[in-house]
Amino acid sequence: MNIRTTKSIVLLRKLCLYPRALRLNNPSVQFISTIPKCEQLEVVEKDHVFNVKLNRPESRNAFTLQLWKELRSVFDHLSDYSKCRAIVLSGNGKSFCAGLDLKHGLTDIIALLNDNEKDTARKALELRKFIEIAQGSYTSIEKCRKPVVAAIHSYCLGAGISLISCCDIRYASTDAVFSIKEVDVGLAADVGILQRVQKLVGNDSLTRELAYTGRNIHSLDALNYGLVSRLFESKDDCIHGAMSLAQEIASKSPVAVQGSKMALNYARNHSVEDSLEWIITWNQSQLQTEDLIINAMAKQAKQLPEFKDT
Ligand SMILES: CC/C=C\C=C\CC(=O)SCCNC(=O)CCNC(=O)[C@H](O)C(C)(C)COP(=O)(O)OP(=O)(O)OC[C@H]1O[C@@H](n2cnc3c(N)ncnc32)[C@H](O)[C@@H]1OP(=O)(O)O
Repeated sequence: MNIRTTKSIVLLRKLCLYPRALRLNNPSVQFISTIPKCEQLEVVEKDHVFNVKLNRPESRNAFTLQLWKELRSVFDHLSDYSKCRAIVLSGNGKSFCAGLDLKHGLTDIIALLNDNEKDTARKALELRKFIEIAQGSYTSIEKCRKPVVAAIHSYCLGAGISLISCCDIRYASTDAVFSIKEVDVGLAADVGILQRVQKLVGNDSLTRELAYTGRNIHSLDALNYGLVSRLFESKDDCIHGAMSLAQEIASKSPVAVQGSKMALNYARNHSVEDSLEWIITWNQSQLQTEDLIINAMAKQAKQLPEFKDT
């Protein structure tokens, strides 16, 4: 064993023995606690719950390339950040999300299509990268290990529906209006609505009707359709309701909650047989958690259980 390897082992041992609080203050591992810097998102924390807010109110939170990239970096971070146990996704300003930014988003695409330096194949590859970034951004919400509750108010259009389709739970205020609007812009939706929505709501016929017409769906219809699971009188009530739900989720065993999300995600796209096999493999390790004992002891003592972060 050379000197460098010995040094690395000593360093590793020190890191493992280091108290966690100290590790968080150590600049070399500080990334664990730092939310990525964002201009088009605002992120606030309260008691293990993170509220991620779309923050382009002057454009009704329409999506730009930058917003897609910021969303991805925040959700990738929160997925791994042990202090985070549940997330609320909401929108600042008058509307939750007006879909693709028709000024900046579209002008970028049009500039690319008009670029005479590039042949058709190269333009297609550039467009492919663009769509992949948008898809990957939303998929990071679905893959995030922590449950995400969307709190939707006013307009939620086009890419906004792709966004909420990746969330675990959707709440809305009674003023909410939804539309699979892509058909009115002249494109087949490509960032998740058509792949996810009918699986969420279990109504293929109505999904097709809405996708082919771009018709508005008002909050009560969205509730009946199964797109949202609860309605609130106002935006503030909706965010409050979503935060309370997230806080309730955050009080449960993180091992149990995260395992449940992973299992439900897997089951949506696999057979019952495969999914049962999957949960055996998952739980053969996760059933060894101390959270089972903590829960049982708290019940016996008639106290609320307190769980460690994951
Ligand atoms: C690779 C492709 C990936 C994804 C593709 C997704 C496709 C889609 O998302 S399709 C949906 C596209 N979105 C729309 O068609 C919505 C357009 N906006 C509206 O219809 C309305 O603005 C509204 C959302 C119904 C809100 O109305 P209101 O509250 O009355 O506000 P306005 O005065 O209309 O708007 C205020 C301000 O915001 C700007 N804005 C609104 N939406 C967008 C948008 N999608 N893109 C860019 N900017 C938007 C609007 O222009 C106003 O700006 P001012 O500078 O103040 O004029």
